[in-house]
Amino acid sequence: MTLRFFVIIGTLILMCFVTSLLVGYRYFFSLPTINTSIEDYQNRELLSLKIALDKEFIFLETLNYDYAVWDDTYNYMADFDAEYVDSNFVGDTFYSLKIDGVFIYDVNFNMVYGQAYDYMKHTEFDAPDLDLQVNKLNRAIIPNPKAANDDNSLSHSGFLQTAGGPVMFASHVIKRTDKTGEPVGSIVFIKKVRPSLIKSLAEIAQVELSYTQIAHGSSLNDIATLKGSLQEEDIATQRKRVILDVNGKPLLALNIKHHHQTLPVLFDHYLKLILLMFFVMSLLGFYIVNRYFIEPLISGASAINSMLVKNDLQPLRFTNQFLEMRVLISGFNALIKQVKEQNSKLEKISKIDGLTQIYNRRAFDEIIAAQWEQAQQQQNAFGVILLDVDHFKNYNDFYGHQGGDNALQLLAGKLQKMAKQNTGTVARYGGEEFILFFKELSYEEFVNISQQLLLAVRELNLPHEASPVRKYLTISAGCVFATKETLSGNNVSIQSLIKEADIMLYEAKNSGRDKTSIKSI
Ligand SMILES: Nc1nc2c(ncn2[C@@H]2O[C@H](COP(=O)(O)OP(=O)(O)OP(=O)(O)O)[C@@H](O)[C@H]2O)c(=O)[nH]1
Repeated sequence: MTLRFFVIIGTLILMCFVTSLLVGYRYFFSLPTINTSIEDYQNRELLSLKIALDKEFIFLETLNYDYAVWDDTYNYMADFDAEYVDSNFVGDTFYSLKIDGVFIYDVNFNMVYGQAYDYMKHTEFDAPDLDLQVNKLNRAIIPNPKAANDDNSLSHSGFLQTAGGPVMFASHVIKRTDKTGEPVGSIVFIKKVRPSLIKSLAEIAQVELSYTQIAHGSSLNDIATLKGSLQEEDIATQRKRVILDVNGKPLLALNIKHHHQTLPVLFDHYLKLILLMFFVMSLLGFYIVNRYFIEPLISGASAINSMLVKNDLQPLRFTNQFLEMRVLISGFNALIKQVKEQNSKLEKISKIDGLTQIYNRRAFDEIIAAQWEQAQQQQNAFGVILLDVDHFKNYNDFYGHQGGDNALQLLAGKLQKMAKQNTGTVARYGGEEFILFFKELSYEEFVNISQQLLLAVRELNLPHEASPVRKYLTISAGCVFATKETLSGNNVSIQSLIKEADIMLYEAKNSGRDKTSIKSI
């Protein structure tokens, strides 16, 4: 798994986690709390509406009661004295009481007096629905005087559908002021349901309210009747309530617009804003991590990888703002420097002969192979000299191994100097054998070099008492010169050239030592 992939997955997991946390909090805690408070508020609105309507009825009932429990009204039922109605139910009476009609019935539902008067318009109107002999169903508007035993059953109120529109009514059994006497009938007050009534209800309940009359005979079972609370229903911006008439038939449909005209949703503006901010922050966070941590690490890793592929250790070149990253980079670069130094030491050790401090056999093989190839390509002449110290076993035996080592060191130093002077290369070929090669030279120059080598060793004048050849250290050398033509012919190898040099060395040894044997091929 890459670091970037890990960070992307981590960021996505974090985003999902925080989103679920916020949405979960909203769904399980915040939203139910808000919904409950709105539900409470809407319950209170419905309760206020109900109380306001009940108050209207209480007012009507109180007025009605005053007239029902009055000796004058009671006496009227006995003598039907017209003066009673002429003096008590004039236009001003309706206007001051704010009622739209008075109806008096005997115990047999015969209307003994009836007056429908629109107190707002100051006009009389017909109210045939109040004729209880014709509209027997409407008899429900008055209490049954015969069954009236307690105060509650002596009065009645509610709504009634009439040809002129819905009305509120209040009725009461007629009694004397001291509440004595046989039941003689009932008195009914009506009041029209007007827009002004609905407006005053709306003001008290602090809702917007409108109403529609329901056609006679329509049934609206799916609409709840007006009560003081929600009825197993959800909160809403508006709802309907139906008002029933005295016979339980739907009369009015109230359209209630609640105070809360927007309901809380799961993803409201705040939640969306918070989530958006969080997503932006997460992306920003990812950008920063990617830009300042992941990208430097990736470029560092790819630089290291490329070094490994090319086998070329180099210090990291990029910089970083953060201290830890800078410490890491500078630490790596210091390590690379150390490794390079050690590598170069190791390379030197692996190529240099420990005793003589000139190239060893392994290094020489590499160098001569490369130089040979170059000489072949450039068609240069190439000369190889293989030399061996004469009777070195005797030297060791005479001067000791340490003395032998010293002699080999001095000899190597001399050979090194000679090689450098003639732009050649020298190496310890093994034991007391050395090898040299030269290129871009003539045969004559090569012969000259081989002779100078012999002389130079003699001039070292290292005593060799045990040598049967001379009293000083001498060498024998096998020299082979490959001409340009030979190299361009491409039919001779460096191995064969060295082998030829070895044969020449053998020849020099056999012909008395302290000699060079030269051959040109
Ligand atoms: N002191 C010392 N001696 C070495 C070293 N390497 C090889 N020798 C000795 O060199 C000697 C080579 O002996 P031989 O191969 O018999 O040859 P030689 O005695 O030189 O006789 P010719 O080559 O025939 O003249 C051996 O005694 C080796 O021990 C070295 O590093 N130091």
